Amino acid sequence: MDKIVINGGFPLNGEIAISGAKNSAIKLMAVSLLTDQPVELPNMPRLRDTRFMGQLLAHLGVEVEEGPGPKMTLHAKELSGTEAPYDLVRKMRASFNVLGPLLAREHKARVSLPGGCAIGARPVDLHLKAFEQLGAKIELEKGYVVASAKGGLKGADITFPFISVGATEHTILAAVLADGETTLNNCAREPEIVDLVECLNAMGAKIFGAGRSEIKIEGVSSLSGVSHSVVPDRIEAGTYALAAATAGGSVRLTNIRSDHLGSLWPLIAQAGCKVSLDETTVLIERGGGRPKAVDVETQAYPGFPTDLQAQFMGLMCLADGVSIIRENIFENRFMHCPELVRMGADITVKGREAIVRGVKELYGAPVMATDLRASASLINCALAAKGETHIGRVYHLDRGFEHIEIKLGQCGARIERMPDDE
Ligand SMILES: CC(=O)N[C@H]1[C@@H](OP(=O)(O)OP(=O)(O)OC[C@H]2O[C@@H](n3ccc(=O)[nH]c3=O)[C@H](O)[C@@H]2O)O[C@H](CO)[C@@H](O)[C@@H]1O
Ligand SMILES: C=C(OP(=O)(O)O)C(=O)O
Repeated sequence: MDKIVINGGFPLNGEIAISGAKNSAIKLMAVSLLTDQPVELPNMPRLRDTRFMGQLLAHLGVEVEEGPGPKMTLHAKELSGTEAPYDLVRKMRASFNVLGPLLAREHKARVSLPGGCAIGARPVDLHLKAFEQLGAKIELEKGYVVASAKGGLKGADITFPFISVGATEHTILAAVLADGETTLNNCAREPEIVDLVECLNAMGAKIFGAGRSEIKIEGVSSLSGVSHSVVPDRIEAGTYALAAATAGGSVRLTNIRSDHLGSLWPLIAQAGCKVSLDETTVLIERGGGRPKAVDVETQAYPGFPTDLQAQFMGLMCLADGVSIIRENIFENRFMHCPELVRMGADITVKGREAIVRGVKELYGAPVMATDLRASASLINCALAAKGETHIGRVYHLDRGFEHIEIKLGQCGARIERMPDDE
């Protein structure tokens, strides 16, 4: 296992190109199960999660070809099976998304219950309820979901009891080939859902309303192949914007969709940074002086994303004042707090809220990455901290950040990956 070693206390200066979004890419890979034609994704991020998804799809009979460059081509001419085993699904939550497409195409599937970041209980009841409403029979058997839909899925009127990104996407992936019309109410509105729908519609699907609360799907009998560019990763962009705000300096991010981070820019500005935006780039500048304390709470899109909560807390650790950070999406997403405290932060967690009393300085320390975005907040704070920080268990980080040492290194970060003898 590797660790990241950062010699911090130096500002960042330079430019970083943002990759395709992990949280879109893995769902777009699952789209390949819905057609016997090739699905080409020209700007795939190379991540542990995309590699795991590739392994699972190959197990199901999909030909997965990487390259040239960042391109990935997936071709599910014929499927060799409909079972997604525990060993391939446990490593990543979104791999559960093969269930819907398998049900849609093969009318049956046996898929292990998913794994993913340990940030809460994360049940999949909404997904399964939606599939039942589409006419599937669902049984739970020794850690597996066994699903069947004799004669195929049927369109239905479905209202999600609360907003779920995964359940919205997964139901779309199943209903697209169902017989008749499906209406989904109380949908998530994340840009990754719009990206998924744009890809499916380019393949001949008839889906209306993505990005809104109500989505209508007119089922089609088949989908064609496609070449579709993955939407830029708003969480990667937000993480590097917050890295510049935390460590200081001046960093330009390119290949972004600035409108996808509408909830973040005003908060970074309130914290005392200059934010200069156009449609596809942002320049973040933070001169001398401490950041200002700002309160934040996580919400479904277009609210402030839970996937940037830990990184925003990293910035607030150095603020002049007290910041209250409220996590509304996941019940256990404060595992970075004790690790940040090792670096000198002053944080008290009370239920869903963290009270962050800003300190003048953080210092380097040995810390442990506990989940993907928590790892990113440790990196950001280590860049600002005086001295050397060793961040263990970086496999979490590799799930979602492409070439992080290279990208930050380009901006002058003193960051190295080393073998860890943990
Ligand atoms: C791979 C991927 O895209 N992951 C993202 C996705 O996760 P994911 O799709 O898992 O997140 P959801 O939006 O589904 O989860 C929101 C909340 O609903 C709960 N829930 C969800 C489904 C269900 O059937 N039952 C249930 O109770 C979850 O435990 C959580 O508390 O959206 C999250 C919220 O923006 C992000 O943090 C994750 O990075
Ligand atoms: C929580 C995340 O991923 P996953 O849903 O795959 O665990 C994330 O991307 O921050």
